[in-house]
Amino acid sequence: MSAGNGNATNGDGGFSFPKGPVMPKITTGAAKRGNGICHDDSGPTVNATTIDELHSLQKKRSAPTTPINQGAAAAFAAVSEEERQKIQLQSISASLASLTRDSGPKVVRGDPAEKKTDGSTTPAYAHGQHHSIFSPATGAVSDSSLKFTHVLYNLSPAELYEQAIKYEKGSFITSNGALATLSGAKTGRAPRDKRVVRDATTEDELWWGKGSPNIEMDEHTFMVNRERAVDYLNSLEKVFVNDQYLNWDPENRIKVRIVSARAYHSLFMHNMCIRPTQEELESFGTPDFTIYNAGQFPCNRYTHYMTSSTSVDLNLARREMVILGTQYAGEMKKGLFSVMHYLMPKRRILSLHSGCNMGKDGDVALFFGLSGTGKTTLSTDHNRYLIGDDEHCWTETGVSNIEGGCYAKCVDLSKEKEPDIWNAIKFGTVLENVVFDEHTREVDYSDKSVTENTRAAYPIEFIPNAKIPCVGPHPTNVILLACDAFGVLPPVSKLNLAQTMYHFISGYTALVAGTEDGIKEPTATFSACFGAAFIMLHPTKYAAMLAEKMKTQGATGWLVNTGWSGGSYGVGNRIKLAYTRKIIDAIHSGSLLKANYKKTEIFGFEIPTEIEGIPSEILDPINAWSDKKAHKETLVKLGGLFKKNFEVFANHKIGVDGKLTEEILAAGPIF
Ligand SMILES: Nc1ncnc2c1ncn2[C@@H]1O[C@H](COP(=O)(O)OP(=O)(O)OP(=O)(O)O)[C@@H](O)[C@H]1O
Ligand SMILES: O=C([O-])CC(=O)C(=O)O
Ligand SMILES: [Ca+2]
Ligand SMILES: [Mn+2]
Repeated sequence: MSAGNGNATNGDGGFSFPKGPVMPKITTGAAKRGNGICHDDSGPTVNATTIDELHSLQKKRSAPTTPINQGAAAAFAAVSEEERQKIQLQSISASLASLTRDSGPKVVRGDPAEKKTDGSTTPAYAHGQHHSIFSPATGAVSDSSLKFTHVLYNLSPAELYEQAIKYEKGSFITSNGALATLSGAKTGRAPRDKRVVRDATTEDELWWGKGSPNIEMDEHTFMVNRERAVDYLNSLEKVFVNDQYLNWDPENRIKVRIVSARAYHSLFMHNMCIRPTQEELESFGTPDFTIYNAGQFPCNRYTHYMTSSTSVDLNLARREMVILGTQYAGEMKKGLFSVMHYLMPKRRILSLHSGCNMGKDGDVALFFGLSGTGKTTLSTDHNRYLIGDDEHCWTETGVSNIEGGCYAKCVDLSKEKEPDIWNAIKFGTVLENVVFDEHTREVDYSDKSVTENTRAAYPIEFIPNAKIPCVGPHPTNVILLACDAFGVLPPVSKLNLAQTMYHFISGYTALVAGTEDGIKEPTATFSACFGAAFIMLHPTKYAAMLAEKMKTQGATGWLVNTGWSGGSYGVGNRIKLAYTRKIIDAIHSGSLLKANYKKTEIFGFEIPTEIEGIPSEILDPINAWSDKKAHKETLVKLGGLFKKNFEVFANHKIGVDGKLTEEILAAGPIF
């Protein structure tokens, strides 16, 4: 109809409508065609006779697979699409098979709720063909073997959104397009519930005992928990399966499979691991490592070694991880990181809990630091290429990111201070445990009602200057980040190699304890290699590799305090992010290396006297403290905590060079 139709000249009672947007008009008899039936002739009609038929027109089949007529793909030409899917289902079925019964559920592809046009629902494999069903069952029939478990295999973000929103409480689309999810009772990792199988091999290879994150369990107990997880997953109508990669270095890439019960977990891993191309997926084969995430289901406390209802279990020999009793998604990402901390050093590759970026001229910087110290914030830099924000490898040829995504803290996130992270929160991003307006769905990043550890997980391509593939040459700068809530570490210090090793092994940060009334004292945390929760070997093994690499490459070490200045927490303030960025810029550009330096008392740091754009008085913490006596006392106190923490490393030799060991021991605080 023409735009002039909806006005007051149409004999409708003399109402006059304001000019502007035209009101939609209900068609009346005046628009009748010859047959007397009311028509809206604004467009052609659809080619369907029923609503189901109409719905079926909406979805066209996915572009299937590899172009069959090309080089390497020729080998697969012999395998039909049907055959290929059958092999894939067999592989998934093998993953899901019970190891104690010789029958399990029939594994079938597709959403059980998806009705075919004929109205049937089971089996819901793409075309409902029976031959696509694979069952490992050959022997006795059990109830479990009679049922179907539907596999939702490598779903797209859009499909996972729908699954989450339809079936998982607490899933919503926020106004920026992200998927808000709840992780349940656990909103952070549970390191005290992590167990590693101690067998004849790991007994000798891994770091056990005091200070080690590897709390032992035996093989049998692992199998009890594995069976518990597999039975739980098999009892469900459907499970999600992700087949993906870790590590952008093609020679050291690992194939991982994640079996989970929640769309949230599947989307999280879709974002965080490297996404295979359709072609890669076709030849994926058997995974190198499998996670069974049955996080909604608790472990059984009567089981040996279990001290709570949560258990995160790693079995390196079986190349499997089992998660019971926690839905916090970071557990999967960091569990795989632990695996890399075992596998990579065997290949003489150093695994690092660090962010990494690269300048236009190819200069690479690593950012080490414990949780919340700024790895993600500072590696995400609009003037540099992002290689990765959290987990890397350093090989003979350079660095590679282990992951395919970033996991940013979003408490108090602001568009002004962290624009790239802000803009990465859009369709496809998982937002964990954030609070939003019930109506507008606008996220309030300052609201910590659910947890302070709110997170956004997004694919690395969501950062505009991501370096794809995520690899780079050898690092020039190694930046150690500490959020010092005592406020006595200088905003930046230049470190010699021995000092870098001392601080790398110490792995210091200080956060402010809880939110309980009255507790305002900072607490020091020491976590070897800035990631003791994830390392598998003794810290000195990683430290020796880092020392060797930094020495060979002539990389410079820096210690950057992203925490307090002008006094401890409660008196001073957190160093402005803008200042920290200026410091980091000066490191990258090489200008800081040429600055004038002076040496500090006690820690013996080399600190610059001036940096452009930063008030000089904050560069030496003593100047920023009004209470000089309190400053000295706090400095001595922190020095003492460092010394005490380092005692356990005093008897360990670092690398082959006895001299370096002595230098490292001498590189700590002296008073
Ligand atoms: N001066 C500063 N430097 C760096 N970060 C700061 C500074 N002041 C405040 N922040 C805030 O501190 C937080 C740093 O968190 P970030 O996500 O970078 O931690 P992370 O080291 O990546 O930890 P994780 O390993 O847990 O992911 C951000 O919320 C950031 O906005
Ligand atoms: O693993 C997590 O939950 C978040 C993280 O990056 C860390 O704690 O280092
Ligand atoms: Ca991070
Ligand atoms: Mn981390």
